[in-house]
Amino acid sequence: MIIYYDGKFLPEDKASVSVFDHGFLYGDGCFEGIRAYNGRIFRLKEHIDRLYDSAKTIDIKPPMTKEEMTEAICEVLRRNKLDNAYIRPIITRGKGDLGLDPRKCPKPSVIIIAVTWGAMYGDLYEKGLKAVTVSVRRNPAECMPPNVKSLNYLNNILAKIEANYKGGDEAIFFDTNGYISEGSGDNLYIVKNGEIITPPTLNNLRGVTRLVVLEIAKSLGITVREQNLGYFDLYTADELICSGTAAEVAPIVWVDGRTIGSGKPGPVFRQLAAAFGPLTKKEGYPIHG
Ligand SMILES: Cc1ncc(COP(=O)(O)O)c(CNc2cccc(C(=O)O)c2)c1O
Repeated sequence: MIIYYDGKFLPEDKASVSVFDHGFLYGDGCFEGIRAYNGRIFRLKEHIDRLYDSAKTIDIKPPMTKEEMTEAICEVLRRNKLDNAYIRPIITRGKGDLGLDPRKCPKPSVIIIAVTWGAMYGDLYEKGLKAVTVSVRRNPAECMPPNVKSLNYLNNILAKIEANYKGGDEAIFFDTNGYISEGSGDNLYIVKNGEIITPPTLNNLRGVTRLVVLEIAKSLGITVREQNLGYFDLYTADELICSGTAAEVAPIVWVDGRTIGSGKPGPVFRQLAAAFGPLTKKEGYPIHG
């Protein structure tokens, strides 16, 4: 596997990050998760825009322009001969001493990884996922904005650990106000009486896939509303759906012992999934120009 690291394309066994990199030492950095399908990178601009917004929020000045980042991502895919891939661009604060002061890091680092990654949830797209609500709350915007896709994923990992022990395929976060936030790695939607209702985006990551889901819903004539949601809405939903670049669009049919709707992937999920697949095949930034 060829990795991009600070301007060089290195074999993975040579692509070593310094132990003094603040991305490693403190989680001081940000990243993206992007998919390429059939030689095209899906919603690349949106992902790069969010990566640079995340960097700006934590006061990292990326050492390359968005155009250079775009080309570096394409070159990693070309050198790995990948037309279908999961791509992980990372910007860290860079090397410094052991103090956490960002001023100790003269230059941010950029790493770009690309791997093949198939359907994240395997046969669960047919069977439906089991989700559990977790006790840990999503980090609130006034502490660490969850809109920043930072290298600080311990909040998400704590949720995932709790879900693992509770036998859930995915965790459902609440925020500190008791409203539904999102999954550990995806955005959430309930379907009720034919409408899609999804949390507002102050207390979760503004998913690129979430925007695609809302676009598709609109094109299908399905009403979409943003609304704060709680346990009652979760358990009484006709359908529960989650979305993310890794997860794509997935149905949740069981939460905390409650069967959701019919207990099988519902009609709105099927309509969204049926439209999502073809969309990823026909649009996107061409890897080969
Ligand atoms: C917390 C969170 N919320 C929503 C999403 C979906 O965002 P996009 O639609 O832009 O991809 C994500 C992204 N999902 C994500 C990121 C990193 C790892 C994993 C994993 O499951 O291993 C998942 C995420 O990490």
